[in-house]
Amino acid sequence: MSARVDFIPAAADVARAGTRLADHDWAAFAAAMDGHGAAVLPGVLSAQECRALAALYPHEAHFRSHIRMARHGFGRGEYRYFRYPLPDLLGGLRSAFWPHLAGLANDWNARMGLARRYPDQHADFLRQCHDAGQTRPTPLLLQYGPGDYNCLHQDLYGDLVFPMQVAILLSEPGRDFTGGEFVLTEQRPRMQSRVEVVPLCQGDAVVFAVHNRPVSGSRGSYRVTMRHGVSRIREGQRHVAGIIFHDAA
Ligand SMILES: O=C(O)CCC(=O)C(=O)O
Ligand SMILES: [Fe+2]
Repeated sequence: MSARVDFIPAAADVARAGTRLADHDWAAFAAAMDGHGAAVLPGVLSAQECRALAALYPHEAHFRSHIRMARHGFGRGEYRYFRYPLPDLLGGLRSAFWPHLAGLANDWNARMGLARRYPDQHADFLRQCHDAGQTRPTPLLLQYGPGDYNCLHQDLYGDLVFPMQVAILLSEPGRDFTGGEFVLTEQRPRMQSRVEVVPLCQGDAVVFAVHNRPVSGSRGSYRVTMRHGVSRIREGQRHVAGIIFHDAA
């Protein structure tokens, strides 16, 4: 019997991914997440790594399913959910990001009056997901062409939800594509919605709120509802890798 299961990445891949996140200013990160519900980590992947990850798109063997967004009313464009085991780089990043996010996520849940607390290791949260019947991997690769867009949405796949997720831009804006801005909306109680455009360069990661986040008010924190999407691609092709931390039912 092997102790390793295919949804847990190799320790060496997590350690390698961890070194590229270590130098980031995580205090500034927490301030941006609290202030805006999103934060950018520049240059998480090199241009070469971005190209290599985007080049996986046509290779069926890496993926469990293929979604054409127009068929579901999700927008226009397509994406594929990876199968386990994830590519080493992506699986490593998913686990390496976790310790930088879990504390803030616990803080958010406390401020929103939600009982759930997240463990120190992503592997332990994945075990909770799998025990609850959320066993299908959610990391994905998206591909957009001219005229494509991604409607505002939330990536919820069951009762177990981690409140932050990551998207890494694999294409180079201005050269590979134009248009295609990453956008977030924030819906506040009894107020009109607010929009935030997040400019990204190739290889940058945006971390953002999946569903709800706390905002400090005069009488403590209140909850706002977040959605994300992508504006219309004007020209060229745009690829993105998405890292969602909960698995799907
Ligand atoms: O294409 C994008 O930038 C957004 C992708 C997305 O919706 C996701 O990663 O969940
Ligand atoms: Fe999404």
